[in-house]
Amino acid sequence: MKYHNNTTYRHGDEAATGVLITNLGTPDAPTKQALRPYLKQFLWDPRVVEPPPARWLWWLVLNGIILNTRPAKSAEAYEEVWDSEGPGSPLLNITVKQKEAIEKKLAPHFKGKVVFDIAMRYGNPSIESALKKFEQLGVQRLVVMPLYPQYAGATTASTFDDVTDVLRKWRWIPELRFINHYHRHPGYIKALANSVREHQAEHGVPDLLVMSYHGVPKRYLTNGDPYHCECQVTSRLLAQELGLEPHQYKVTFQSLFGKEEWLKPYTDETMMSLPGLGYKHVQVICPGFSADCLETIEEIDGENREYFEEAGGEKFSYIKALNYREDHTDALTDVLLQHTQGWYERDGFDSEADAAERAIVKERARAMGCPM
Ligand SMILES: C=CC1=C(C)c2cc3[nH]c(cc4nc(cc5[nH]c(cc1n2)c(C)c5CCC(=O)O)C(CCC(=O)O)=C4C)c(C)c3C=C
Ligand SMILES: [Fe+2]
Ligand SMILES: [Fe+2]
Repeated sequence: MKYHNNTTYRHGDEAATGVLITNLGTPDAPTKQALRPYLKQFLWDPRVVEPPPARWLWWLVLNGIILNTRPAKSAEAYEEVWDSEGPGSPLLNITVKQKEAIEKKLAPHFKGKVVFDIAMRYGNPSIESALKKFEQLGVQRLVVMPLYPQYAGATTASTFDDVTDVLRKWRWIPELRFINHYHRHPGYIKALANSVREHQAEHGVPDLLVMSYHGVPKRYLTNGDPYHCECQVTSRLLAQELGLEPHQYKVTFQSLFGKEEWLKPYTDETMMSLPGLGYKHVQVICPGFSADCLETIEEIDGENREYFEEAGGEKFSYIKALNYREDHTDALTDVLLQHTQGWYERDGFDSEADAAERAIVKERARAMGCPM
């Protein structure tokens, strides 16, 4: 392999810290044409679809069936949630705002140079393009924060794969810190609880609070993925913070894909059954989604609302994702502060003595005939 040279580096450059905030990704437009490459990249990721029994079989199903039917259906759903502002994808628009808020709060803690960017695991802006920019800005310390509160191989580890696939081709890799999860961070739990209280001040207290998380195949849990457990932990802490008894809330899993069994209970089946069990007023919160997106706006507030109402439910409301709420970006900033310890307040770091050292290094490199 030919390692990638850093052509913008100059001996004696000040080292920068890079903060990369990522999320899942989104198509470039709500069209069949844009959905196809996005879904292809997403569903061909072996972290997302761990195919039984063979990868070539999944290739045939994906390219022969799914990519010929799903893009049109998904495009219709995206069309419903697409914003008129910014790039249009709610997930991307919100991620940009989250980054701006975090940058404002975190940057003042750093004595040296610190740069911020966002990237999406699938589609654009890609992780590779963000890392390239960071390289040109002299990033030698990198913290990656996927905005998934709960760790899952399909999301968190997939992001790790992409980041390290890019970095492993670099000659000079940055010092890397990777945030695996923050599912029990007190600030995150408090922000969730605040959002519930504020919602209930306006919409009343329901018979049941449903906490719906994106599902994964049950097989991933039995193979050792901690996602299910972390969803349970977040839910229990949120219930505790709100003072809820076990009969006042329920944890469910949404967004099934494919034919095998996924984590249960399913959100849609739950919604269809609740009115018959006497729950006429429900509220749904999706603590695993740090930003509102197709899966919350269309699937929960749209589809699942319908299931509940058609089954005889009387009052349904969706409690928005934490998005760029102040208490949320405070919590995320705190998570980043914990993970960048030693990087922002180091004595003598990037100081005058350090600058003098760098000048000497530069002179020695020049003497060796290095043009950089
Ligand atoms: C928050 C955690 C998520 C997990 C865990 C997750 C697992 C997972 N997802 C799919 C398949 C699809 N997911 C899709 C959309 C989507 N998924 C997440 C988050 C998680 N997925 C988000 C935030 C979004 C929305 C993106 C947006 O632009 O708004 C889609 C695409 C939409 C569609 O066609 O329905 C698919 C497909 C699998 C198979 C999986 C675990 C194995
Ligand atoms: Fe998903
Ligand atoms: Fe969905």
